[in-house]
Amino acid sequence: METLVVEHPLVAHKLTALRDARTDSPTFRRLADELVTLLAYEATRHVRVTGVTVETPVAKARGVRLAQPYPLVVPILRAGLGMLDGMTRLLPTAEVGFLGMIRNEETLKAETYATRLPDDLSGRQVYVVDPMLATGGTLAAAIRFLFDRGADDVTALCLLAAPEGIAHMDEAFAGSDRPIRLVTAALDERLNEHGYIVPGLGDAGDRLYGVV
Ligand SMILES: O=P(O)(O)OC[C@H]1O[C@H](OP(=O)(O)OP(=O)(O)O)[C@H](O)[C@@H]1O
Ligand SMILES: O=c1cc[nH]c(=O)[nH]1
Ligand SMILES: [Mg+2]
Repeated sequence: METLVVEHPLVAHKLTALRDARTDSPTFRRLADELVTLLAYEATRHVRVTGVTVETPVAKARGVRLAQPYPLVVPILRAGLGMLDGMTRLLPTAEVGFLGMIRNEETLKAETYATRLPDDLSGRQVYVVDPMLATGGTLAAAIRFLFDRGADDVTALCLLAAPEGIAHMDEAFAGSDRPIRLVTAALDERLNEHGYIVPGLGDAGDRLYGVV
């Protein structure tokens, strides 16, 4: 997996506020939304475009527009929903599919409880959004699901990633000829004994939407 850690003072500033345990849910949601917009700029660097000509008031100009089929954005519920609006703001013509996954907090294995995606993803570029890449079990299962439906190019946007999760992804997709990219605001130190990212930001879903 090709990993890009976005080094930018504004990203670092917003991420620090996001990590702060005193940050309340409304502020956490706003910061997550703002961070996605900044990450999306980098994450869409490979988005497919096609050449077009437009008439300016002065002359013809060569330019590009997004190629069809348009990209598919897939938030991993629940926490990934906190990143959806920021992503579609930048890619308003993208389609949106949904994957509901929850990590069993005893076994740390991901379980899928909802899927609402196009059946055929052949030739589609997909942007998966989920704030946390911890053990990597959730993201690996999500990408396997997308590959099984034919997706041929997947970029994941995560606010935070752990080295263990990146290693898991590299092992799970070793030898895959389909590109997988990760764009993240930070690569943290490690996971703790409960599978939480250290220093991390705690439980992203709970901080966005409250404890359920
Ligand atoms: O890399 P992993 O070890 O698989 O963990 C990461 C997953 O855990 C969190 O979701 P969670 O399972 O808490 O569900 P939620 O979004 O409903 O809170 C997070 O949003 C990721 O989906
Ligand atoms: O640190 C972590 C790990 C998994 N899921 C979270 O929400 N936070
Ligand atoms: Mg959670």
